[in-house]
Amino acid sequence: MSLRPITFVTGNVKKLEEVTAILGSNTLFKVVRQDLDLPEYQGADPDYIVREKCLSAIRITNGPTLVEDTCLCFNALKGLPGPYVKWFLAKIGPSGLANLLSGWEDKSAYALCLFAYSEGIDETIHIFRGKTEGIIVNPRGPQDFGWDACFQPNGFTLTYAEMEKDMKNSISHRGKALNAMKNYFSDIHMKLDKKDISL
Ligand SMILES: O=c1nc[nH]c2c1ncn2[C@H]1C[C@H](O)[C@@H](COP(=O)(O)OP(=O)(O)OP(=O)(O)O)O1
Ligand SMILES: [Mg+2]
Repeated sequence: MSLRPITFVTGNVKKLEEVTAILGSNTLFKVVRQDLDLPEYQGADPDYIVREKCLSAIRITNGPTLVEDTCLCFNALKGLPGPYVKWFLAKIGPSGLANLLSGWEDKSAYALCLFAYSEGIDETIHIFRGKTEGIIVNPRGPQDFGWDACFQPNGFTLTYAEMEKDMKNSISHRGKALNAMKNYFSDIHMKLDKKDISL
């Protein structure tokens, strides 16, 4: 069965590295990247943001399209910075993010990842979610990917940045969301196999 390519639209090379590593050589679909800076939609609802992101990507790709949006939410701040973490990070970096919680005892946080996939304009948008809980710490480890250095997932003494990549991917918000997506595609393939037709 030949694999239909899905265009993953992202301006973030590090995301792409993880998506490629997590999906590995799966036989369900092939992801190709389009490097585009999509608009950063605003609002408290991550579903709304990723849907809008998907719609604006599809207008450009005109075919099966995947986008992803990631939030980092602090419980003490009622979920902020959430989808705005990109701008916080750009201005104050991982150490600034940790400092935001200096006045709070509650350092708990969660990383939330939403992928949105659609076959094309006017087709259903499917959303796949992954969430990993943890705490915000003073940065430890390489600072080459976003806020990895200040997020320590629950059950670990290492930050995302200090972990081996495989370890992060096996427990991360992104890994969980992509597992949900793999399950969706493997269900579709099973149904298609039964009907003896191929994509
Ligand atoms: O696993 C991660 N570990 C650490 N940092 C991360 C992770 N995943 C996203 N990030 C950063 C990138 C950006 O500063 C913000 C999310 O914003 P977000 O709009 O989803 O990403 P982006 O603009 O870099 O790429 P895109 O073109 O796919 O929208 O958190
Ligand atoms: Mg973005």
